Amino acid sequence: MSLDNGLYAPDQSGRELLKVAMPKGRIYKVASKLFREAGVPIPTDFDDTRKLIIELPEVGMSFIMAKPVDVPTYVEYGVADIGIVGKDVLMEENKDVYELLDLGIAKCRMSVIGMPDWKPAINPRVATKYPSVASQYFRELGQQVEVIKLNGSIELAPLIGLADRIVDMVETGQTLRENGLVEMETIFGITSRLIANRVSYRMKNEEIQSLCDKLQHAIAAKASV
Ligand SMILES: Nc1ncnc2c1ncn2[C@@H]1O[C@H](COP(=O)(O)OP(=O)(O)OP(=O)(O)O)[C@@H](O)[C@H]1O
Ligand SMILES: O=P(O)(O)OC[C@H]1O[C@H](OP(=O)(O)OP(=O)(O)O)[C@H](O)[C@@H]1O
Repeated sequence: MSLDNGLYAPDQSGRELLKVAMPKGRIYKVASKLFREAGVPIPTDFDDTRKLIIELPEVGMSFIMAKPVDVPTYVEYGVADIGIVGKDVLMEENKDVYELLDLGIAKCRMSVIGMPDWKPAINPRVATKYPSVASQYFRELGQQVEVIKLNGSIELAPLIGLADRIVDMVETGQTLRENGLVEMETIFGITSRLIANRVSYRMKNEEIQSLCDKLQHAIAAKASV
């Protein structure tokens, strides 16, 4: 397949650009800041662009602006060498990729949530954007539940009687408070991770390792403030 879009163009020294799958939305805001702190100058005018492929030959990288949930797929198939993705998506998608680095950004947690007066139901139903994570969690507890996949506004489900509990992300807790819901259990903590395609990790090891080192320094510098 021949694609003349700059993704496969070489940098000044003739090397192919490192292809980075960058999630749009929430994570982009904090990830682009971290990259800048790590010495990868993503121009601020990219923050509002509708462009889907952004080349930065001066730093040897091109960015694929992706829907967050698609990042592991791009990386598994090697159309992106590396990517940034929340641990939530990584757990749900379960793709064959290397997890290289915890970037420590976009922190939140995956939790079981319900009404304050929740009681075990005969046929319990759990609504979530993360059916695989939720099914595994309840299976390991030995609890039989029906998992209902939704795509957003998950907190509605217990309010309108679709499900008696939900599995969803909690960050500040504001959505729960405003809807009279309570966090019943935390399943795992979430931060964004740097992931790599298995072949790219071998073939472009020097570039990937160099980026990891820079990011690690930026993360450590933040932690020491
Ligand atoms: N409060 C939060 N709610 C949801 N995700 C959060 C939160 N804080 C951090 N995150 C991280 O951000 C990612 C979601 O980002 P974002 O909301 O931009 O994507 P999205 O859910 O695909 O958005 P949408 O479907 O609304 O376009 C999650 O995968 C998670 O890792
Ligand atoms: O604890 P908080 O700070 O309130 O954040 C948690 C909320 O944020 C996310 O929703 P999002 O804004 O992504 O909208 P969505 O319902 O469309 O998924 C998540 O699904 C929770 O609803």
